[in-house]
Amino acid sequence: MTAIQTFFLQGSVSTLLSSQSSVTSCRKVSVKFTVSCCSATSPLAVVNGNVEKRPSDRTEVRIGLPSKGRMAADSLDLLKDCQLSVRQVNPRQYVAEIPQIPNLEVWFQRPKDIVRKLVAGDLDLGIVGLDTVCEYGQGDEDLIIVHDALEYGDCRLSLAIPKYGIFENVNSMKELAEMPQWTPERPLRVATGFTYMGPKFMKENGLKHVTFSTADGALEAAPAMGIADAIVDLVSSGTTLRENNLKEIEGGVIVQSQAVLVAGRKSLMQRKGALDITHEMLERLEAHLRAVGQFTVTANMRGSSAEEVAERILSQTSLSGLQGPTISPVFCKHDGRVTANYFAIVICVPKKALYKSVQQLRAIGGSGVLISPLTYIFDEETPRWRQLLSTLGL
Ligand SMILES: Nc1ncnc2c1ncn2[C@@H]1O[C@H](COP(=O)(O)OP(=O)(O)OP(=O)(O)O)[C@@H](O)[C@H]1O
Ligand SMILES: O=P(O)(O)OC[C@H]1O[C@H](OP(=O)(O)OP(=O)(O)O)[C@H](O)[C@@H]1O
Ligand SMILES: [Mg+2]
Repeated sequence: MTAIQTFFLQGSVSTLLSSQSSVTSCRKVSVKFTVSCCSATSPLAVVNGNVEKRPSDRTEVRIGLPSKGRMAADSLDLLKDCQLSVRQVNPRQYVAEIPQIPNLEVWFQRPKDIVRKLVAGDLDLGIVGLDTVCEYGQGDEDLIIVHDALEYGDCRLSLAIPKYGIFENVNSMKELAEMPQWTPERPLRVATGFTYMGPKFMKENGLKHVTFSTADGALEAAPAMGIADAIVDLVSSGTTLRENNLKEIEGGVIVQSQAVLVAGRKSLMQRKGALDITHEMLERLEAHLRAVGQFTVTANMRGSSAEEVAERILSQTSLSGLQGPTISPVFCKHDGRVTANYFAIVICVPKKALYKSVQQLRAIGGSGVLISPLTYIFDEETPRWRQLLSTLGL
């Protein structure tokens, strides 16, 4: 059963403390619950993870990977593509290893617990959706996004309202905020699983009379059931919203999300080996993800010299490659003489521009065009690594 629990009382959004996050401009917002729940100030507070928020004495570095949900398999696949296969002795075990990185422990956890444990210092690194970092990290300055675009889990956290009834002509957050219907007696009722980001967003958008309720799934049904006026939930293709007669509105996207590699600042600064492991993972991820979008193209081209062939290639916009073409002479024996009338060229082209590149190659005399996938592109140093060092003040 999915019980909708009212947790947020009308007008009780209060800003407790602000902290500029390295991730988004999340600010801490207190959430008042009418159902029993842990609270940081309660003497009986239930905490998830390391109570004292200090690095423990362990010598292993730990990374958290999603144990369930759609991110779980994709995260393992990505690591495998980076030659970092996770070896799990037993699928019921929560701990595993990556043989290529001996001092790294892999812990399978629910995405929200990965973020909580990073904050608590029980994990050092994690892979989760940015939405989960924002929701459960709550603007914690110690959470650092090491890689912000792992290229799966694309979705957005959005506010959606019905297409019908009083919302028919409401198409922006401004119009929603200006609706005369919302009063202290009859506030806008929002259903969401995002009990931190939802209230924060509504407050930032000037919506004063709002109440929130929460549920574990199928939020899109709440408006039709008469339980809520609007929802704040993840949207990817938009199919679920459409099927439920709901629409997104201008200004209603709260976070654009995809899978990210996130780390705890204290871990990176204080735990032996954590920064080196992060560097290696970042390099492998960058090298793989850069390569995924590219093909290697080789072709033969008739010409009088390598320079003359290069001039022809560089005159075409889709053929410049990563750093320009590699050109090598193809030697043939003619009438007892060794000559080079043909040149082999090698370039990298973005997958999107592949056909255009082939057309341009042919147009300048290219033949025998071979296309192969690229596995890795290692650059001199990744910009994300420099960015990380600067975020850490190193
Ligand atoms: N429809 C979607 N398409 C793409 N990515 C999504 C979608 N829904 C969620 N995500 C991303 O995947 C992450 C995990 O979502 P998912 O629903 O698979 O797992 P979960 O939230 O752990 O499971 P559950 O919804 O059963 O509690 C989300 O935090 C978000 O970043
Ligand atoms: O825009 P769409 O492509 O339709 O995807 C959006 C849906 O995906 C997620 O649900 P999920 O599939 O995780 O089910 P859940 O509600 O059980 O979490 C999310 O909560 C939306 O309901
Ligand atoms: Mg889900």
